[in-house]
Amino acid sequence: MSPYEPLPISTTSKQASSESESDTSSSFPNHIQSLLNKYDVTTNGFLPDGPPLEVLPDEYYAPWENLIRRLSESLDAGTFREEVDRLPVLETDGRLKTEEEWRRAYVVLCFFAHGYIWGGSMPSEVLPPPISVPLLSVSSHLDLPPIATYASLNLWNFRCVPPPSSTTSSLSVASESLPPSPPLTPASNSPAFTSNTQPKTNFNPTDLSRLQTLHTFTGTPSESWFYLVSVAMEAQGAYIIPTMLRALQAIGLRSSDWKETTTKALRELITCVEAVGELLERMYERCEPMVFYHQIRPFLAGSKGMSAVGLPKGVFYDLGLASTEEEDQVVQGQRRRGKWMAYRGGSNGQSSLIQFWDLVLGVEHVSAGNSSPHAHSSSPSSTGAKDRNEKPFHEEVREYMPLKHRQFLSMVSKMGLGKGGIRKAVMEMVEAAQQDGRQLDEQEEELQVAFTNATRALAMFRNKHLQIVARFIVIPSRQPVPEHMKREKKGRAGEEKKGEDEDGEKVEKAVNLASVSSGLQQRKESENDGKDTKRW
Ligand code: HEM
Repeated sequence: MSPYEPLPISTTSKQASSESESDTSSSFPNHIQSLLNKYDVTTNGFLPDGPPLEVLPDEYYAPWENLIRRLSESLDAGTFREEVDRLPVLETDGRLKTEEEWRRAYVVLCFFAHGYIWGGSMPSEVLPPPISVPLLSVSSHLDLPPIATYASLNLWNFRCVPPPSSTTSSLSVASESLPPSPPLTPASNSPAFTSNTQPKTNFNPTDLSRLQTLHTFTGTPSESWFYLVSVAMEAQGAYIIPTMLRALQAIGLRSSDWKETTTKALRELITCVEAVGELLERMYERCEPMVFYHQIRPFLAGSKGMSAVGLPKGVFYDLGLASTEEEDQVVQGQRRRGKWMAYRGGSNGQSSLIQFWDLVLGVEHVSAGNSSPHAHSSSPSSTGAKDRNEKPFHEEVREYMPLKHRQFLSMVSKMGLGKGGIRKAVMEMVEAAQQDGRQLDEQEEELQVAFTNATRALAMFRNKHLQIVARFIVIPSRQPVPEHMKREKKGRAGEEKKGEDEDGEKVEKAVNLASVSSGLQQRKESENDGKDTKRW
């Protein structure tokens, strides 16, 4: 089924009532479950349903696995580029067997790519064949851009260690040194999923104390924590997905209990957003702002809009010496095959969960993205040039999400009454009452209040995020670089090349986008009477 294939929402009332009858059980309707399966939405939401592969099983990939294991050491020693240059150009087609293996290859190669581009005193504008050739193949297979994404850094880059009681003594020590686990949350208790694939034993990614990253650039606890907080957030948000789909479906079907179902779902959503927000705030526990700003963030940078640091055309994905006249380009004095490409860097803004919430509630990011004078984004392109028809931020970053998740969001945006999510249904309900010249009845009022509260919960979540942006980007950007973080000879590219103006502009852009996205503007207006649903 294509993502655009209509869902069974525009059914007849007969179908609708039989649907609502089947909803009386505590499990989700089969077709909601099959949709989740179809779009790779697991018991852990947009995370895989089991642990990501840690090593490619085929010995053939030992050169990659040996290097990725020593990534931060090699970057620190300033030898990473030489080591990559000595790697063989490994095949992917016919060698990588399962989707897990393709994903593992993508994770490894994205770390290699950013390590190579940014792991030197100057950025490298060329990605050599040992990275480019397999990376282009793997990203084409997965339909992801050949650059670090939320998928490579977060979704597929973690392991879950057993709980302390079942660990060996060394693991126990590691766990004990971690902060206490959050209380059990609905995600881990919910009977919501009836997936064919049961959660793997000991696999509970909501528990931050049991999560570890597979790879980091810097080897710092701050970098691990930065990725793992998102992993836990994604897992924590998982249980709400089928609940909200059911509400949208009830709306689309005009089922007799749609108001009640939607009210209940919204109340659960509020609890979920708050729980995920609590995890977000745990970022402060183990991620140090100065380490984030000066050591981690430079490695996450993309290749788009990077003229000031020496990447005016983005990065050249070098496929080897040119064999024919037509295919070649002169790069660094040699005729090479390949392509210049420019992409955004890795960002949690690529999270499908947060966009799912937006779509369900019908939150519109009216002025984010390209109407903003600070936005520099465009869709993934093969040049570093700015595109006049730039997409809004939230639309653009979807292209950096795994294909099925992208398709899932597209499908969700068509559920309910179509674009506008629950907001549209609530607005229509209010308008219908007005046209009838009557007050909302008790059930309708409950729905309206639940909706307003849910949008507030989401605005508060974004407010927390905005505070994080201030603490981790705005404040460090205005403070002197600590002596021990100043770049040594091997250094990291990018940081010192930026003029102050450019850095200021980037910060302003980030804050602007975050502010706009936070929905604060809308909230201010909607708080006029506390019941204005129009802005949402
Ligand atoms: C140190 C922690 C963090 C910092 C400094 C930070 C910074 C930023 C910045 C600068 C943006 C603007 C767009 C961009 O550059 O991509 C952004 C957007 C975004 N970030 Fe974060 N972020 C952090 C953690 C997180 C976490 C853990 C999540 C959870 C998934 C998250 C979710 C988002 C989302 C969804 C957006 C898109 C805008 C929106 O929809 O509100 N961020 N972040």
